[in-house]
Amino acid sequence: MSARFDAKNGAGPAILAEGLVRRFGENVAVSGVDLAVEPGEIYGFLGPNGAGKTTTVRMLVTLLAPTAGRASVAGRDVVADPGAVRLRIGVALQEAALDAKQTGREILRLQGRLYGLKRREIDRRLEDLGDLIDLGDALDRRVGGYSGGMRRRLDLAAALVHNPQVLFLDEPTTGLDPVSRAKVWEEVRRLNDELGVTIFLTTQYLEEADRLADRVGIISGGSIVAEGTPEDLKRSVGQDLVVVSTRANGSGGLRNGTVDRLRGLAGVDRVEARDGELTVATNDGSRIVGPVAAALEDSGISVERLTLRTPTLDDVFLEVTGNHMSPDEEGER
Ligand SMILES: Nc1ncnc2c1ncn2[C@@H]1O[C@H](COP(=O)(O)OP(=O)(O)OP(=O)(O)O)[C@@H](O)[C@H]1O
Repeated sequence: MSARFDAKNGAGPAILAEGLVRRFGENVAVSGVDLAVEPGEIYGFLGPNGAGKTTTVRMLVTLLAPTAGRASVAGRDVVADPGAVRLRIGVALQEAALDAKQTGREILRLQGRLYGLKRREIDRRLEDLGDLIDLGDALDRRVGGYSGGMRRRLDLAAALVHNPQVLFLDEPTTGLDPVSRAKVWEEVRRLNDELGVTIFLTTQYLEEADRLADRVGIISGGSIVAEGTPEDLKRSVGQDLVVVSTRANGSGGLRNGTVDRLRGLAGVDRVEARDGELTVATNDGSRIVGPVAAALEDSGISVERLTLRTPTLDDVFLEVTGNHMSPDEEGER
């Protein structure tokens, strides 16, 4: 047992997981996750579909028993003391189960009563959350007629009615239009800044993790493969990247000494070749672009596109897993 696990209530991390594992039959969905989220942090859990994000969250919010390992949230063990954990957390999962026949206000009041709040306290809280809910008159209409964005905002408000210490958001902006997405981001930041709520947020959007999270854990195949502040993670890949798409067929077509030649150029830190794409990491991109282009021409490599950019979290993902996070992310930003 770790010393951190014995931390008294209120001290220690807001979320702590040690060797958390969840199997479904033969399938290992989560294979040994360790993490510590400090009070007041926004922690971004970033990974592609099927990486194990939802399964991890379901264990942390006491909806699913771990196969092995342990976790505590707000100082309470999720297996030994699930009731105490539930009182202290708010949860907005991907599939919000909202009763279509109820109005938004009825749903929020019911939620408040489930947590033992008095009607007056609930109404005051709804007023505080007014900016977030931003539903206007629709708050008194049945949720059956709500748009996806409206449902998501209502669900977020429902997770906050009882003023939780730790808020879990599972892919809070998946499927939202850009305006609704920006609104959710703004609200998450405000909750964190003004109310000090610790936020654990899963996402498959690089930009979301980059812009919102104080710290990011990248999950792939059930385990965390990289963790740090977005800045540190990106800097670990390099200051600047020169990315070259070539007509060479597969990385085999790029061997012929090309990679070695690029590695030999002054100012080049690292060169990777994958599927006809070359990535050159350097501290001074503008100085290196010309020599890279010249070296490729000398090697008889036909260049389709050459881009100079700063690293993204997808470059971090590519570096640690060998794959892009999603094909759509290639070339994003
Ligand atoms: N109830 C279940 N029974 C069997 N396998 C499951 C179950 N829930 C999840 N899995 C499997 O566990 C793995 C991780 O799934 P999980 O939903 O945690 O990933 P995720 O990162 O949240 O992905 P998504 O973004 O699609 O929600 C997947 O291979 C998934 O098929």
